[in-house]
Amino acid sequence: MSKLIVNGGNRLSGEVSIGGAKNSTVALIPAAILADTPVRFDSVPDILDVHNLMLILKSMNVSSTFKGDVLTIDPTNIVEAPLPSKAIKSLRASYYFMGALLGRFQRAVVSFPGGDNIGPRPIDQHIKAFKALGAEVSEVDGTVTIKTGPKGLHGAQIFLDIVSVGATINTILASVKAPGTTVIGNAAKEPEIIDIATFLNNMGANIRGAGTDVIRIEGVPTLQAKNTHTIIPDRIEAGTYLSLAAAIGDGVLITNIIPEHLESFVAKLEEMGCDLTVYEDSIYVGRSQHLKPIRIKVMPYPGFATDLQQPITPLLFKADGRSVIIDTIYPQRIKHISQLNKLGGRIKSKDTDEGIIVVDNSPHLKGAKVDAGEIRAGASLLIAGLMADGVTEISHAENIMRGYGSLVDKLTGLGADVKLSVEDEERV
Ligand SMILES: CC(=O)N[C@H]1[C@@H](OP(=O)(O)OP(=O)(O)OC[C@H]2O[C@@H](n3ccc(=O)[nH]c3=O)[C@H](O)[C@@H]2O)O[C@H](CO)[C@@H](O)[C@@H]1O
Ligand SMILES: C=C(OP(=O)(O)O)C(=O)O
Repeated sequence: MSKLIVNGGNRLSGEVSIGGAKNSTVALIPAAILADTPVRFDSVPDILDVHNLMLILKSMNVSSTFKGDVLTIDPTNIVEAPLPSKAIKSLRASYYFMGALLGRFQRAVVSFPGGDNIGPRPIDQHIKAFKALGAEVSEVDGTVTIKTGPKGLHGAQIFLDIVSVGATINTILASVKAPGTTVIGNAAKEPEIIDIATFLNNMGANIRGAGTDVIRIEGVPTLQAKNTHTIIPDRIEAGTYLSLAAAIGDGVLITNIIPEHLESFVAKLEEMGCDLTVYEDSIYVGRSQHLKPIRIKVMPYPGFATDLQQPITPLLFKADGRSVIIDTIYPQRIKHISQLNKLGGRIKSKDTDEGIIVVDNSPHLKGAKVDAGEIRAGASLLIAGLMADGVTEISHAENIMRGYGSLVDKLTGLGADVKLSVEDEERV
């Protein structure tokens, strides 16, 4: 277990650069096994999920090296092998090996994925898509077995019942090499989906419409990497630093941002009265004063991201009145609430069916021992700990490290007093 020790109270200033998007990276790595050549990514974040995905690749005789922010993967000697269930369970995105292995070998055996404990996370839409593409799917004791007949997979029309990032990407991975045309209706529109499609198209795939709710895929027989793929910046990491800068900053420039990916988030900060200057690929956050309470409704992209509903909470503590958050995607994403209460945060869950969270002005935060139940709950505790007087000890910090690269260095660079104590070196 890792612990973050935060000595709160310092005002932060300076510049911080955002890394590559976790939710792109964790799909691009499994997607790499579809290639018939080595592949190379840059702007790769140094996060725990990447190291666990590399362990999974190794179990299939796929070599990978990660130096600086460059990750190279050589899938040319890939073999089918049992995947390490501890690593698979350490992250959500291991489900992308279902689609990627199906695309590569026409079959896959993968344990049920792990990832953040944020309420029920079924994969019925992924399975529905695999079946439509011609696969048989069975699940026994948490292991999903996906098989195809002698003809393998074929293109199909799939209409997703729910807008799902994972099901959209998994369908792309499974169908990108399947003969015929696949059409995904009610597809998710997240920028990370465009990033995956760009990577695959640059290797010869034929995917059109990524970023809209209808994606058309013509299967191609081979995928070959010809250049390095640069991963898009992480809009969730960016949003987290925006919230932190608005809450305790005295002038912070956040660089390597695509502001268009953060429109719904920036709009809410502006509605609160935060002092923001949006440039082409960076955002400056001045010292904020007299913040107004807001109402947030979490929605699929381009709506307000569920992954940012917790990181914005500490900033809402500074607003002059009651703010309300409704998380329509994960109504039970409330692991932060009891922990923020320990720090003196006035926040409560009003209805876990509707996902209603109420946040009141909380001017006196005080350090305490808290637990990061999941990645974004942890991010909210970290920001609140930086705002609080005294020392905050955040246990299970490895959940935060799943998605925030060079965290301690970035915060220290802004003037924060934060230390990481790692009690167990194991990756998973
Ligand atoms: C690795 C990754 O990219 N993770 C992101 C991805 O997770 P993930 O891809 O798991 O989330 P989805 O977009 O699939 O989930 C959206 C909603 O659909 C439901 N659902 C999903 C699939 C399915 O087969 N059946 C079903 O009912 C989920 O329970 C949830 O309520 O999108 C989430 C929603 O933006 C983000 O919080 C996660 O950070
Ligand atoms: C929920 C998240 O991640 P994952 O889907 O990887 O668990 C997240 O990044 O906020």
